[in-house]
Amino acid sequence: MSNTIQPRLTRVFRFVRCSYADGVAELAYAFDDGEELVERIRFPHAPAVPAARATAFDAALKLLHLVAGVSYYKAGVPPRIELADGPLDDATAELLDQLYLHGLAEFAYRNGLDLRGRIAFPRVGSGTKAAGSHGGVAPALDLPKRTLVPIGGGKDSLVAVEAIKSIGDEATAVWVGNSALIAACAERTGLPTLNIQRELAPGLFELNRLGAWNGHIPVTAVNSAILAVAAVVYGYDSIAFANERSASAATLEYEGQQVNHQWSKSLAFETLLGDWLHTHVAADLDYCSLLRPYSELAITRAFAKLTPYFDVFSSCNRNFRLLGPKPVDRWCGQCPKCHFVFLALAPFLPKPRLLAIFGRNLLDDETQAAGFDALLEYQDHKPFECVGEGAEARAAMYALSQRPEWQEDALVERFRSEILTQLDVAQLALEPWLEPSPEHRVPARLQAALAAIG
Ligand SMILES: CC(=O)N[C@H]1[C@@H](OP(=O)(O)OP(=O)(O)OC[C@H]2O[C@@H](n3ccc(=O)[nH]c3=O)[C@H](O)[C@@H]2O)O[C@H](CO)[C@@H](O)[C@@H]1O[C@H](C)C(=O)N[C@@H](C)C(=O)N[C@@H](CCC(=O)O)C(=O)O
Ligand SMILES: Nc1ncnc2c1ncn2[C@@H]1O[C@H](COP(=O)(O)OP(=O)(O)OP(=O)(O)O)[C@@H](O)[C@H]1O
Repeated sequence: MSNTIQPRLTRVFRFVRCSYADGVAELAYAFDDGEELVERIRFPHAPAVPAARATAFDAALKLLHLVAGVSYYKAGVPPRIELADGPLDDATAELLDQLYLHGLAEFAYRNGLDLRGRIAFPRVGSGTKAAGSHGGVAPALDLPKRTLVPIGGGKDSLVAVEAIKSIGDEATAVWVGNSALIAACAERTGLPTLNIQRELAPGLFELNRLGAWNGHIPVTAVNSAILAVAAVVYGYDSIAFANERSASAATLEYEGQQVNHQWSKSLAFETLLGDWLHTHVAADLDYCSLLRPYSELAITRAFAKLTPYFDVFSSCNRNFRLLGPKPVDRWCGQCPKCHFVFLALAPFLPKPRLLAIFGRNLLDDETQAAGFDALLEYQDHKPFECVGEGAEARAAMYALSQRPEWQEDALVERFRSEILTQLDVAQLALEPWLEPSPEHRVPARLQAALAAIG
């Protein structure tokens, strides 16, 4: 990487090439005429791609190249995007335009940028068939009837795993990256495991040092695109994420634009990608979220029964940093995820059990008041993190405020005396949050698993 490049002054972001050999995908990008930034994804023990799946594989790999580019594009957000392979068909360009606009909305908001009108993937004329596009439904590949279940180290994916196990589906626990914590959770599931390695281009960190734009990226989209390639390579007909209903709710609205930290976990993204895979990769490759009908509270209620995972899981994202410090124990106890998971599990677990998981009582610590206020959307907006809606956090806090074992704790007592008086108690019931919604894209083969959650 040339050390003279000024990332924020670049004019063009180029998708240079992508290739695959011996289980390693190489995804290359560049700004202007600068050096290549090459990301590598390693698929362990990958079998040779059968000839019948070659076209599907090429389409999935090309999408991965386009999706993973978001980590690099964000460093400069130049006004032009160039594709080495020529323009995209409408559906692909639309998927990418939406992903870069909404998936980078938090990044843009926090950096004071407006990406509206700036992101335009080159596309062929409306209705025209681009090279490599089927223009309709992609052929079915007769993929084996088995499921890839991504594991993130937290409660959600473990609820999904147990639901899949309850219907006897053939499934593999899969994760991207080298987190030992996720590996321990995956082992504990008892399922076969698959660990895909992802190596960001080292040049990105140099660009960061040179003052590149930086911020949140839609990482679930990147993981999803990696798993679509994996499904074709290894032979799976379903990818079942564990993205909850609340992931579709915006974190905040700003100048008419919704900003959702979790956009690539939303139903909108799931629909775009699920449809795209059916039309461009394989009619029999399903991409869904098994937890889509459920609120965070319904999921924590289900997780509260999964005691074998209590000593291995963590939802604290500080564990998953590539660089920088990680918590000494599995829960930092300071971040919005720690706050939210503590609060959302509390109504469903005996108090000593919860305190044993976290090693402390976060609700009896006055220094954490601001963190819990943000979750409740009291004097602040919902944090930029994977946490439930303000209304469900308020319902959980209200439930605790009615229980003798919690009432005296500093932040519950503060809620009762300071915040509750400003709320309508009729809106604070826990039960409505435990009802599943009918909206989901779970394929027929896996629908019986939904019953195990609700
Ligand atoms: C672990 C984490 O939360 N990281 C976010 C954090 O990154 P930080 O700088 O503190 O450290 P690193 O994770 O070590 O990353 C170093 C730099 O690398 C770049 N980068 C990393 C991963 C990637 O996929 N692309 C990248 O470009 C980036 O320049 C980093 O500075 O803060 C960053 C800036 O806000 C975030 O981008 C990091 O988030 C990771 C991509 C990440 O994996 N985050 C997930 C835990 C996460 O946020 N999941 C969401 C899912 C939302 C979605 O729509 O997908 C969630 O759980 O809500
Ligand atoms: N490294 C990863 N590899 C593959 N999938 C991942 C990875 N990290 C997260 N995911 C998946 O992305 C989705 C969203 O992640 P999220 O962090 O919300 O879930 P979680 O870790 O299971 O639960 P929690 O909400 O408690 O953190 C889940 O389906 C999760 O399995």
